[in-house]
Formats: sequence, C-alpha cells, structure tokens
Amino acid sequence: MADILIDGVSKVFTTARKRTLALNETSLTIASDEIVCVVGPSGCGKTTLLNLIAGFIEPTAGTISVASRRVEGPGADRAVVFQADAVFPWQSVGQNVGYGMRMRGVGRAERAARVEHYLNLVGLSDFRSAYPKELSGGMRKRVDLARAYASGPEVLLLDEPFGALDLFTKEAMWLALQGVVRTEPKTIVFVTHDIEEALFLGDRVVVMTPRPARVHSVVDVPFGADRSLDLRADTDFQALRNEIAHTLREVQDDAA
Ligand SMILES: Nc1ncnc2c1ncn2[C@@H]1O[C@H](COP(=O)(O)OP(=O)(O)OP(=O)(O)O)[C@@H](O)[C@H]1O
Repeated sequence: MADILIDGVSKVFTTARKRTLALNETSLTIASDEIVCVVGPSGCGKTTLLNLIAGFIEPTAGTISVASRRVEGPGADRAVVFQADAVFPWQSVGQNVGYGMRMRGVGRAERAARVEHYLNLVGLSDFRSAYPKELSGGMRKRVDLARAYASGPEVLLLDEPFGALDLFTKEAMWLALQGVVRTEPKTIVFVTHDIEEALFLGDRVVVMTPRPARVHSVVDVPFGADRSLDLRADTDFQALRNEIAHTLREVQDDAA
C-alpha cells in the first residue's frame, strides 16, 4: 500500500534576488495504485510538487507522507522519470535497466532475471545489448520506464515523460505505460501539459491554479482501465477534455 498524503504543503524558493511562493497550502490524497495526472498553467508549480514528493526538496510548510512514512528525502520507494532521457550513454540497455539494482547490491542472477522481465514488459527484449545512441527517442523512454520499474519503487513520479516525443511515439508510449501498469500497478503521479494524455492515462486529473499553485479541481476519469486510442473520439472523452481546457483558461483569466 503506497498512498500519498499531501497535507497543507507550501514551498517558498528564496534566492538572493527574490522570493517565490511556488505552492500554497496544497492538499491532495492519492490512493495506492491510483494514477493521478496533474495539469496546470506553465510555471504554476507542478514540477515543484513532484520534487517535493520525490524528496529532492523540502516543504516550507506542511507534510508529505508515502505509505504513512513522512518524506524526508529521496528514497528507493519512489522513482522519477523526467522529460529528458536519464539513460547512461556508456551503458547498454540491459546495464541501464539494471543500474538501480546493482547500486542496491542485488545479485547478478536476480538482476539479470529482473532486467529481462522489465525489458520484456516495455517491448525491448531484443535490445538488451544495444547502446542508447542506437535507439529512437521512444525506445530510450521505454528504457527509462523499465529502469524506473526495475528499481522496485512503490511510487512512480513522471514529469512530462513523453513531452518531447512526436504524436505517434507518444501514443505508443501511452499504450506501453498502460500495459506495464496493468501488469504491475503502481501509485503514479504524472505531470503533463497534454489534457488528452492526462485523460487517457489518469484515474483522476488534478487541475492546479496558476502560481502559487493550489489544487483547483479534481476530475474523476470514468473510462475504466482498458483504454484504446479510439477513446479520444468518444463524446464523453471530448466533453471532459473541453471541460478541463475551459477550467484551465478560466483559472488563467482569473489570475491575469
Ligand atoms: N530551485 C528554484 N529556485 C527558485 N525558484 C524556483 C526553483 N524551482 C522552481 N522555481 C520557481 O517556482 C515556480 C514553479 O516552478 P515549477 O517548475 O514547479 O513549475 P511548473 O508548473 O512545473 O512549470 P512548467 O509547466 O513550465 O514545467 C516558478 O516560478 C519557478 O521559477
């Protein structure tokens, strides 16, 4: 059970020149194995929220707990995937996926089995010995995903992981992620600018206000676990997309 409790969290960044209130008393509860997608105006504080859950930075006020343990720094229970590839170019795909396990001292045989398992899950079994420069952007993203999974976290934190991919590759990644999550559910917080991506992947979509960010509203996504790309043509899907786009325009206008 890895639920996430974000309780009254504020974050102030202070530099020599200015003080920025990035998050303002934000509260949100995310259930174990739930996928919550976070959308909001650019610069509102979405990455800040993810970095706080990851434990890369500390809240100025409030607390975050994962599986009832207070977050006080990074931990093996949480893995992060960013937009930029995090693969090591000097390591093969298999070595990249096994990296976290090697660091934790997982034995060679178990490591090899788990690398195989996760490469299979993301459809990269044939590329175990390839090097990242031999892969497409989408394939490198699959390596990132397999590596995050293989490190054995309870929570996955994804910060616009598919933001740099073309539409077709992105769609393939939606299906790949959906497949992996179906096989091995995780608690996932997924930050994106793409409303369709949020609706396609999420159990709930959280709409943030402009900076300083708070949760503006939470949309329940009613499309079940097995979603095909055709879902986007569904009138209910389009109605929800329009509703979220409208809300985002509204919160931006209110702040202007
Ligand atoms: N380390 C930092 N030091 C100072 N200010 C920061 C720092 N990190 C973030 N900020 C500020 O906090 C605010 C929120 O930034 P954040 O990256 O969380 O927004 P975002 O919603 O993820 O943006 P985008 O959608 O453009 O990726 C911004 O005004 C940013 O300049």
